[in-house]
Amino acid sequence: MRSEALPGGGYAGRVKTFDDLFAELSRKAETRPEGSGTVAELDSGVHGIGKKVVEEAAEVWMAAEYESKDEAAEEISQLLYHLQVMMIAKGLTLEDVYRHL
Ligand SMILES: N=c1c2ncn([C@@H]3O[C@H](COP(=O)(O)OP(=O)(O)OP(=O)(O)O)[C@@H](O)[C@H]3O)c2ncn1[C@@H]1O[C@H](COP(=O)(O)O)[C@@H](O)[C@H]1O
Repeated sequence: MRSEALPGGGYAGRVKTFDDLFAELSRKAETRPEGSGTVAELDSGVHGIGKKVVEEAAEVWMAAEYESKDEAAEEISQLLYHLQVMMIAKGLTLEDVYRHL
């Protein structure tokens, strides 16, 4: 979820949304392009992905306690990424999750 932040707030170009990222990661899982971190993480299995989720969740907590809002936002974006990788590994769709919200 990277896009260029502008000085007065806002972003250059269209911001990638949660749904955009999920579509991108789903394509990567299907086409398995070389050098994709997502493919490597999927290959580590639910156990490996679970460790990344827990690690990133702790980083979110620490950033929220001790770092800037922007650093906390970055850690949150990384946690969302790893959660999406877990969803794909488990064959879950966005709708499967959204219906619990
Ligand atoms: N949004 C993300 C994203 N967020 C987090 N991460 C990965 O999650 C890890 C978190 O970074 P940290 O610095 O916290 O962890 P680290 O301990 O330094 O990293 P590791 O040594 O564990 O790899 C890194 O490995 C990042 O590469 C992400 N990897 C990919 N994306 C996006 O996913 C899409 C597909 O990426 P690829 O599959 O790599 O092409 C692209 O749009 C990317 O921008």
